Amino acid sequence: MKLPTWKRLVLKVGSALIAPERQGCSSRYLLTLAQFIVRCRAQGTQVILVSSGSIAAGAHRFPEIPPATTPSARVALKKAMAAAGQTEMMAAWDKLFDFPSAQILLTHGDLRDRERYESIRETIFTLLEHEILPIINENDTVTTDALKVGDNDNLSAMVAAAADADTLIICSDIDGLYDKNPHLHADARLQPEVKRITQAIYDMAGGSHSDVGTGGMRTKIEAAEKAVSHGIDTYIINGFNESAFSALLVGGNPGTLFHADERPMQELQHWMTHTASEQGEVIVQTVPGQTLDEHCARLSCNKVLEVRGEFAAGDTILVRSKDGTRLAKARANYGSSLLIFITEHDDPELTSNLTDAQGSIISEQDIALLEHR
Ligand SMILES: Nc1ncnc2c1ncn2[C@@H]1O[C@H](COP(=O)(O)OP(=O)(O)O)[C@@H](O)[C@H]1O
Ligand SMILES: N[C@@H](CCC(=O)OP(=O)(O)O)C(=O)O
Repeated sequence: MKLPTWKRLVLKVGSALIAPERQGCSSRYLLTLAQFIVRCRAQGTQVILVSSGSIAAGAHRFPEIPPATTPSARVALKKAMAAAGQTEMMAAWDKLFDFPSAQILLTHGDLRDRERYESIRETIFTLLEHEILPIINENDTVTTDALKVGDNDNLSAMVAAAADADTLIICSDIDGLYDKNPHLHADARLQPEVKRITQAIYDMAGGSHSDVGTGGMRTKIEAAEKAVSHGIDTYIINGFNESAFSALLVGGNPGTLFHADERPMQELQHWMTHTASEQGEVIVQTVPGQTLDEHCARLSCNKVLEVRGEFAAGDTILVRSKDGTRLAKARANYGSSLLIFITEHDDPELTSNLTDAQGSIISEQDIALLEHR
């Protein structure tokens, strides 16, 4: 077995490893995780830590929730737990390292905005250059349903892509992906390797059985799909198991390895596909015999059948065909009001003048074609 040649690694640690008893942070598993990080750095790998656990770590600061509490009061309480637990968690990590660490709290609202995304990238790169360990979590206290990623598996993949990492390790409470949920099926078999993420792989994955985990295996597959399409090898391993970390350090695979795509997406295309979310949709007329990229690149105003939602020039939009197929995500060169005006007036002269002045609805370099599983 060869020693790993990781240059930049994102390590995602779940809540159960931070606060296993929900009685504040415990060093029980953190010690092994910290040692792993130290060893990776010693062998020249840059490490970024995505640490869940603020809610689990902060829970003990709050009295029992009365049964009659409303859903919105429960959400408010969780946010307060996250605020209290985050500092506790950062302090627990900090105690284990003799090098500096830095906290980055993110929401999907930050990651899907191209300007903020680039600013996050710069910050991560600068911290790494200065050998400071970035510790990232979702900013749970400010998120709303519309703004949040919602689970740190997907967040870790978005971070790995933003940081141009080559490896993502997701530490779970189970050895890896099984062909069915092992908590429900005694005959479930561990899948050591996944070369391509297909619907059959998604069909294996179920939800979480614990009250501290978020998303179960499904969000881990989603994360792996995001990561491998950016050329990032992704492991799911058992974070409770010390030997899993020793195996990784000598080039072994103690869990499930999702192999990086051999032809990964370009950075902007990946961001558009997997991180940016669409602000609206245009339904377009497809031309038989034209390939998708030819079609999207030459998308002129007279091909638009319908405009849905409100978006401005520069926003990400979804391009769909009349039969509902998701063709592409793209950066719009026109805002929705102007597009609606054009489609409603069906004036060929106006359309051609606008296309001459402003170009096609989307530019060739700003299109991410969507694959269909
Ligand atoms: N096919 C599967 N293989 C492995 N675990 C699965 C599968 N389907 C569902 N699960 C569940 O996913 C859990 C892991 O995810 P989760 O509970 O979110 O914890 P964490 O994020 O801490 O890893 C497993 O303990 C198991 O209950
Ligand atoms: N941001 C949340 C964790 C969300 C989450 O995905 O949790 P987990 O499934 O334990 O990785 C927190 O810090 O409590």
